[in-house]
Amino acid sequence: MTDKVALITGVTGQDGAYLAQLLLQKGYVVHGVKRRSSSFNTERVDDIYVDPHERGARFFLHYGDLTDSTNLIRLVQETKPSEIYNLGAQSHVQVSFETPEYTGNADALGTLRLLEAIRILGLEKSVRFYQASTSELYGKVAETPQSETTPFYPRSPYAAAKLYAYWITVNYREAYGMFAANGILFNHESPTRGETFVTRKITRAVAAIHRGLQDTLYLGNIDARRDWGHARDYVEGMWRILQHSEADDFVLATGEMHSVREFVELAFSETGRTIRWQGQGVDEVGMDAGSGAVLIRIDPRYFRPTEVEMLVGDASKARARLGWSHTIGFKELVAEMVQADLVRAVDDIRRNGQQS
Ligand SMILES: C[C@H]1O[C@H](OP(=O)(O)OP(=O)(O)OC[C@H]2O[C@@H](n3cnc4c(=O)[nH]c(N)nc43)[C@H](O)[C@@H]2O)[C@@H](O)[C@@H](O)C1=O
Repeated sequence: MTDKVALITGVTGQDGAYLAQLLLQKGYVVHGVKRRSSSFNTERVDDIYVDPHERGARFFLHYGDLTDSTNLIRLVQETKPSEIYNLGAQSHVQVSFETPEYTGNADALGTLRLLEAIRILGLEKSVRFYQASTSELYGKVAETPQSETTPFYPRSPYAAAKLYAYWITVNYREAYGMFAANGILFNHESPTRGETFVTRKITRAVAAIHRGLQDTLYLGNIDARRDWGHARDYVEGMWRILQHSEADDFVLATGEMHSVREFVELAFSETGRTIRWQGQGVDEVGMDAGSGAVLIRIDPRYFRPTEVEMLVGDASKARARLGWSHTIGFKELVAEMVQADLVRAVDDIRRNGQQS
């Protein structure tokens, strides 16, 4: 039997790294695409990286960029994947308001470039393609919970770019008979989540405050509500989507919705603190109920020009057809993230101590 070979764009991101790990465990050869950067950006895959010249090496990193089509064609040609997971993107919603053109280029046209690379190389019938679609497509939601049949209403340049990517994936499936599938994933987090997404921003601050390294956490819209799952569960879902008998689109979600405010409360409770809210609007503060210290303040800089107020998914199709459901609940997710950041905060203190 020949090995299954996967090509993952965005391998240095949270999902890319979890997916690479999962596929290596399943016996795949994994090729990851990383963007050139002047600083090291591979921490999340350092554990699984081995010298590619070593016998038996199964994980390889390549430079690449979704804005560079000749490079994508060459990567697909050289790595000969049986499965492509397109996880690369400018994935920060707020940043997309500042960089709308780049976001459209990487997230919308990048997906097209990858699909075209498959077509140019005549691999339409031999490659399975996964597109990282997102619950942000639902934006100003038409119904609750959201499923595969809920209409889309994107509310940011990021979501509008992802809308194009979603439909071009469907179109290549219908036009060329390609196995091209969308996973419409609701928010998924972990201890390796990027530090500017709200969950990780909160858990880092909780740990830093607990260790005496920070006084205050500044947040935007704390009444936004999301369906937060664990990235480890969601990469399993991505893989299942590509193993299904036919190419199709699936929602992956937990079905539970919580506010940013609840996330904050639960995260602080991991360090024994109870949060008491006081005031309204931009003047609202979150205080440590014990000491009275103000730990949370609102900073309007984090408000988005158009906000997605609430999202919660209905993953019954994935449950019925893929046998997928989440295994890690909200409380467990928050606890894991806070505990990991508490350990990291101690490491930071040690490192700084050694330097002084
Ligand atoms: C599924 C989807 O998931 C992610 O998109 P996101 O939901 O925008 O994630 P986030 O963690 O940046 O914001 C969640 C909510 O939290 C609110 N919020 C309040 N205060 C702050 C704050 O201070 N920072 C941030 N970042 N958000 C804040 C913010 O306004 C929003 O309502 C991406 O992975 C995206 O790629 C994706 O596809």
